Amino acid sequence: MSVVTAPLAAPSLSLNGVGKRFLGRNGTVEAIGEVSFSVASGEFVAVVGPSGCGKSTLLRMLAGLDVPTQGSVSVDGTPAVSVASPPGVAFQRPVLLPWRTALENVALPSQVGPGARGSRSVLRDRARQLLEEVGLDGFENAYPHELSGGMQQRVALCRSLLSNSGLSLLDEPFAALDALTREDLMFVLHDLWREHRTTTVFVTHGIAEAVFLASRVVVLSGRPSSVATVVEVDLPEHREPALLHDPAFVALTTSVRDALHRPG
Ligand SMILES: Nc1ncnc2c1ncn2[C@@H]1O[C@H](COP(=O)(O)OP(=O)(O)OP(=O)(O)O)[C@@H](O)[C@H]1O
Repeated sequence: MSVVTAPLAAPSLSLNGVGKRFLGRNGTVEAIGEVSFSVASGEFVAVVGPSGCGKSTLLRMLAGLDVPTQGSVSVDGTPAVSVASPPGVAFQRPVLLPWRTALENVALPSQVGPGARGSRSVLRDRARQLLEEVGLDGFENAYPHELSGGMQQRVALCRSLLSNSGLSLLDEPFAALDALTREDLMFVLHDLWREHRTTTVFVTHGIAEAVFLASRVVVLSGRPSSVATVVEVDLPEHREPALLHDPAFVALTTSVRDALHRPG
């Protein structure tokens, strides 16, 4: 009998002198000038930057879906394009299969493709457990159209955790949600990260969200982007909602905001 393999150890990430140019119909777009930073195993790093500075492109390169025109992107020392185990990903829109239930949507990517790992029943048990962790017990058999936008995004977050790669790449997963649901899911994501300790790169336009969730916030400059600054989030690892009003938290959000608005 095949059994589900334990999740892989959370990998470390490294971007060294990464640049990216696109050849479009209107000429060359230099999206990323030169970006270097690393993410430790199990760390949660947020990336913020002006629109069009290449944040999604960086995530695509970390996922091995695109390659840099200069520099290197590696996962545990291996070029990201050569990594066998696909990362967990979540995007602005939850992208669920409408003909599959919440449970099937969470479990499916782990049952097919190069990341397929373990028996169907064990994967479904794990999917069920994750849905419970995000407060969706009782909705396992609901179809996406029967769930609110926030509930669908919870399903997408669970699915990204079941990839077993130990790596979560999240591209503005809360962007399409209302402010209250967004804040609620921020707490959910923090709890999930504390429980599972996946190495996480979280792209967002939300400064408070970035500071609340991350141990470091990488601030990118405008296109062609480089790292404007890295804000170390020197706050207790366990973040509680009350932290949002803490002067130390507010000071950190000001540092990120100032770096974003600094010219150059
Ligand atoms: N496949 C592509 N072909 C041509 N240009 C592209 C391609 N993908 C991205 N770009 C360009 O690269 C730049 C960076 O795009 P990207 O989507 O990575 O930015 P972003 O920081 O995620 O933006 P936003 O915050 O608005 O989502 C943009 O100027 C975009 O037009």
